[in-house]
Amino acid sequence: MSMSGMGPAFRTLRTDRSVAQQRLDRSTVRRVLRFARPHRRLIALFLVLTVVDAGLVVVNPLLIQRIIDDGILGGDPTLITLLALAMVATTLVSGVLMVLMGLLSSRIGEGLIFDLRTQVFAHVQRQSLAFFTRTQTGALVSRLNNDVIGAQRAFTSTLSGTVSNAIAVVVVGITMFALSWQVTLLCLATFPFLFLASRVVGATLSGLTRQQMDGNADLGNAMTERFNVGGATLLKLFGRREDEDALFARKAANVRDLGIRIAFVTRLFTTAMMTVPALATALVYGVGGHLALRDQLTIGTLGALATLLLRLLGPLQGLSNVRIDVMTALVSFERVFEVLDLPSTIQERPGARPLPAGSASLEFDGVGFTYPRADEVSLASLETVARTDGRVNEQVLHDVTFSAAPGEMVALVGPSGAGKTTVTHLVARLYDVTEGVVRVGGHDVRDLTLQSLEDAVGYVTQDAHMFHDTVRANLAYAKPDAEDTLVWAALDAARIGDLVRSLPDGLDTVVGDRGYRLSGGERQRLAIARLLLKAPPIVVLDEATAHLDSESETAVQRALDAALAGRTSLVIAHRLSTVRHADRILVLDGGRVVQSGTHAELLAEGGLYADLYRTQFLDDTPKAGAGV
Ligand SMILES: Nc1ncnc2c1ncn2[C@@H]1O[C@H](COP(=O)(O)OP(=O)(O)OP(=O)(O)O)[C@@H](O)[C@H]1O
Repeated sequence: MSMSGMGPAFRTLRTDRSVAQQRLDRSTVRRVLRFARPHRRLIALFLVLTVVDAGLVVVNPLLIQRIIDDGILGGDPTLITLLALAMVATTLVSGVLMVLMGLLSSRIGEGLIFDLRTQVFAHVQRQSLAFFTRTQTGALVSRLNNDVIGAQRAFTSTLSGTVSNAIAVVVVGITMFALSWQVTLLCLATFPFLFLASRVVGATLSGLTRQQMDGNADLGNAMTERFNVGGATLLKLFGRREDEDALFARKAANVRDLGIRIAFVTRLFTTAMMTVPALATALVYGVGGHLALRDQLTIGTLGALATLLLRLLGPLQGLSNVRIDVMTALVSFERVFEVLDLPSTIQERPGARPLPAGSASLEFDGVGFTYPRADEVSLASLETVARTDGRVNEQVLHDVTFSAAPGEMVALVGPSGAGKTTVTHLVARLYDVTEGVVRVGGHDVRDLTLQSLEDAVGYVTQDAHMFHDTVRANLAYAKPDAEDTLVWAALDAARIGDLVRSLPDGLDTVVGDRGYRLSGGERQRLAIARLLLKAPPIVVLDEATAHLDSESETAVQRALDAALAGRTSLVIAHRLSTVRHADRILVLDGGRVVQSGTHAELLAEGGLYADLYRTQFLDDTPKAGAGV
């Protein structure tokens, strides 16, 4: 091979050292061991079998020695048969051990995958909403899949590799030494080169592997983002196919190049691994042959030495790979731990109390809010640009104060970007206030258990999400034990019962992104039905801005009336009928409450509300009228 062809790999050896030489700290190792603890019985059994198996390695070569020296050269046919049968027995026992060890190692490995996966899933689920607004779904899914499996694979191969190989090397080494120390020393002298090579290659490969994992996650992300309905639509509407092709090709090329570099380094290494032992074999026969000629070695011993040397190869190769395996495993474990270590910004206080059941008031008291910085809620490596910025966001809400007694409706109005959605996010602690207090039922929401708060507050957003599942399953998400009669009652109250009845599969119709295409109004009514099943004392609602035909408008309005009846509600209002019915209207501008009062009071007062009324609500009159 020409030097130019080897260029990239040698550059790799130099440039990636900095990445690869990042020491993997002991605490990671200790943590990995903690993960292994629940499986310690299986691991112990596995290790015992490994020791026995490793010990068996030298039996057959020693039997060969006896067959040649005592059986063939000693002219004893019975001994030859007996020793050959003993060899068969050893091989069979070793085979059974292999099967058992394979079974055990898969049980340990799969158990470990299960533990890691379920822990990461549970942890990620409990992250704040802010985490999900920053994180790339693809990158996260890749952590749950690839890294967890990488960690497991390397863990089990390391476990079996290190222990059985180390024992085999020691047992075979000692036996060879006992047979002929001269030949053994000569052979061993060639091996340090292998360890040196594995050190360098191990470090290089771990750096490259890490980069490749990131590259693969990046590819996955690009696809997840573009191959969902929203992304694909955008791509088509803007005619960006060529640019997208180029962007994807760039990312794929990065993965390709890394793959080539990894394959090249690995191949260099395996070639070295094959060459050195072949040289050692030549030494055994060369030097051993001369010793045999001088009667310092029997022919049987020479045969045994040559066989033992071959038995040394596998374990030695394995031991050199152990470093790579361990590095890969630890990198994977580190990446998984990184996610597990990310604290959720929304946590339940120790001693948090459940909110008593029944109707509840809602109160904002001097609330100020700034969206958390990226580095507070996310991991750089899970974002597209692998760098979270530490920039402080601007304060979005300033001194927001209002209250809604049980059963009252507060309407939020204001220009786009005024902070209406942000206010609604603070009710059920999707985010925590940075100043002031939000109270539900008179309690600071941060003093309540998360479960009771989530049970008490129901949300209906404009783009109400449905899982790709049946209507029944989507509704049961609010109340898992709901019987069909209850589900139908909710659907009817939300004015969507007739539509569901008309579907061929009724409650079993699959909805969601890839299911039956619901219109915006239908989706919102289904979400209202889900809310009715949940029956929370507080409702937070973002009215649809999309103009619905008057029939749907009436249906949605009736559904909303049902949803809001007797409940404390906070509504981002887009309809005249809503603001007219509201007990209080808050006019937000630039994150501040600039006006508050009833519709009549605010109209009389003039100012921003009167402007909004003219521009936003007045042209809505005929349709809103239909809903009142
Ligand atoms: N996750 C976020 N991180 C940082 N800033 C945000 C985030 N979400 C919203 N903002 C900012 O907060 C401000 C208020 O946004 P919000 O969505 O509450 O306004 P809105 O009144 O609901 O607007 P619209 O009527 O257009 O929905 C905006 O300036 C917006 O850029």
